[in-house]
Amino acid sequence: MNIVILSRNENLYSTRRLIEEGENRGHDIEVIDPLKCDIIIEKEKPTVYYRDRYLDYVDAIIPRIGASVTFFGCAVVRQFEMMNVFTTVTSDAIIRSRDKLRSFQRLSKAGIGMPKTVFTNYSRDVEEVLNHVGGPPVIIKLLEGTQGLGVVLAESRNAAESVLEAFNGLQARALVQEYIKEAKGADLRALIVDGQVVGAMKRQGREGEFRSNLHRGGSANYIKLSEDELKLAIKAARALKLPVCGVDMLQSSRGPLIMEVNSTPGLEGIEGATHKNIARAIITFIERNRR
Ligand SMILES: Nc1ncnc2c1ncn2[C@@H]1O[C@H](COP(=O)(O)OP(=O)(O)OP(=O)(O)O)[C@@H](O)[C@H]1O
Ligand SMILES: [Mg+2]
Ligand SMILES: [Mg+2]
Repeated sequence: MNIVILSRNENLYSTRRLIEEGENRGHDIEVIDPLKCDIIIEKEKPTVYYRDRYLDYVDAIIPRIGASVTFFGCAVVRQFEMMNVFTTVTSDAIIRSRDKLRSFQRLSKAGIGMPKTVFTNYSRDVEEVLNHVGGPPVIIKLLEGTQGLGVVLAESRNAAESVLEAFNGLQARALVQEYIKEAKGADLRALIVDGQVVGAMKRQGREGEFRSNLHRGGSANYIKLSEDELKLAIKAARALKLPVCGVDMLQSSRGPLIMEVNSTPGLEGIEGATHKNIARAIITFIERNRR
């Protein structure tokens, strides 16, 4: 099969692993920077032009679209969809998952447990907003943050008010969320491939840090998920129509809660913590669907 990895950087661990496992299984793997593609649209002949050729021979794509290039990257993914090329995640699902508000709205409709969340345009009393999520401390997060940047723990009403004011002044939209203290700065990441959990890890934030992100200095360890955690992760991936994704959960006193679902999960942390071959699972998922 001709498999294209849509990625801006072929030296990233995740990209390198997908190349390696794809080639091990006898496929031709190409890494293509979506920003260097031209999308050519005309009646019944959608195509993608890259450097000096048309990408009309591609059987499947693996989008690894960074948050900063969502718009153009997803336009390229959509174009491949128009060409009937199999994709591990659809452009619609990527766009939906990038917006935390949109994702939470869908997840709540699907009956999935989550920290209670409020979205406001700040025209109302902050006191009232905070009361909706049980009062301070609260988490305030930007709708499109990543790597833990743009996530703030506001310990008091005053702190929450100033953070909301600051975000508002920058015209940045944010969610106010119940702080799950019992999680103790840790979260669970379940890696989903083909709708099933293929590996899981527990990430613990460094001392004094409420964010467990590895980019913020957190550490990761293998964990065996409980039955409830497994079910919740699978259900969340299904609700967001993401057959390949990373589902993040918080362990709360009322059971596991979904924190977010990432459509371009990194493979380094999870393969390191679980010693599982996740890249190969993604390749064989493509093989099963392309046939
Ligand atoms: N409601 C909450 N209660 C407790 N801790 C939280 C809550 N929300 C987020 N956190 C902590 O903050 C971290 C960052 O939050 P979140 O994952 O929402 O942000 P992100 O910027 O999207 O990160 P990512 O790089 O994983 O996409 C989480 O990993 C978790 O440890
Ligand atoms: Mg995120
Ligand atoms: Mg996260």
